[in-house]
Amino acid sequence: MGRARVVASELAVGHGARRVLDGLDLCLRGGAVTVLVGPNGCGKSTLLRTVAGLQEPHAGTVSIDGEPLAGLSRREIARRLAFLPQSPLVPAGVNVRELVRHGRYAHRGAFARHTGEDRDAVGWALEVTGAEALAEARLDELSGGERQRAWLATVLAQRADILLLDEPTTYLDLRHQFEVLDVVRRLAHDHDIAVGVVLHDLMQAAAYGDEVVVVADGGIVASGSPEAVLVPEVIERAFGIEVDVVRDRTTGRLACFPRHRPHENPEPRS
Ligand SMILES: Nc1ncnc2c1ncn2[C@@H]1O[C@H](COP(=O)(O)OP(=O)(O)OP(=O)(O)O)[C@@H](O)[C@H]1O
Repeated sequence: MGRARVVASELAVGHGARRVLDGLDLCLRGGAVTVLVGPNGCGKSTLLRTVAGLQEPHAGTVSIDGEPLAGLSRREIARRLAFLPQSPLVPAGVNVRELVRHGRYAHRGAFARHTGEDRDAVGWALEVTGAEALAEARLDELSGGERQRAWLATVLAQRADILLLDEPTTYLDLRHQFEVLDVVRRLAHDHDIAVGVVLHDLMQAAAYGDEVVVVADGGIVASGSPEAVLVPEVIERAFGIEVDVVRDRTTGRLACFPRHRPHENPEPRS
């Protein structure tokens, strides 16, 4: 794994006076996919938004390449770090190409025209996300999955070398989930990009994460390689459910199954 790109130290995050996570140390490395998992409401999005500079930490620091986030302008952050939120607001009347072009704003002056580099970045982002055919379609007329790919293209067009993605596979069918995660992993591994991504599917976390961070109970309960972290004790502690974790003999992939399967113990019929 590459050098530390994003470092959070003793970080506390929350909303208003409410502290959601406390005492966090987190490191996102270049060339690696770090997957954040954890139960609903544990604070993954709040953490990502804070690391992206969109909300102030309650305590602690975040730095990018050794520079404190607090000292960087929004444009400087956007040149280095791209963030895909969980539910981006859909602008009315905008088509996909216009949206993806917007991803280039950090690289242009306020009134500057699009350069060849902008056009290349937009074309590339549409292509790798499989959104080329959607380019002229209006965003508010797309399906959830098509829209999600358009947003992902917008984030990739930013050509930042730190990517923070909050549940990027939401709304996507199985094929597109894997395609998107393949793109994200390839970008990390081949282009030394640091990726922090929130996923709910633990099998995908195991398959795509170089590192997995489990968030629960107000902090990080485990972090490390998928094999080290995705073990029954950790999953049970974080999610409150008993599971078996097995490794597929052919592919070597980890899979996780709930131990309690209600359909196996049906109520006796009267
Ligand atoms: N804008 C907000 N104002 C106040 N509280 C918020 C706000 N956004 C989230 N919260 C609260 O902060 C806590 C953490 O929310 P967050 O969205 O970070 O969790 P999450 O781990 O991303 O959840 P999920 O897996 O359901 O997306 C929750 O209790 C939530 O209700």
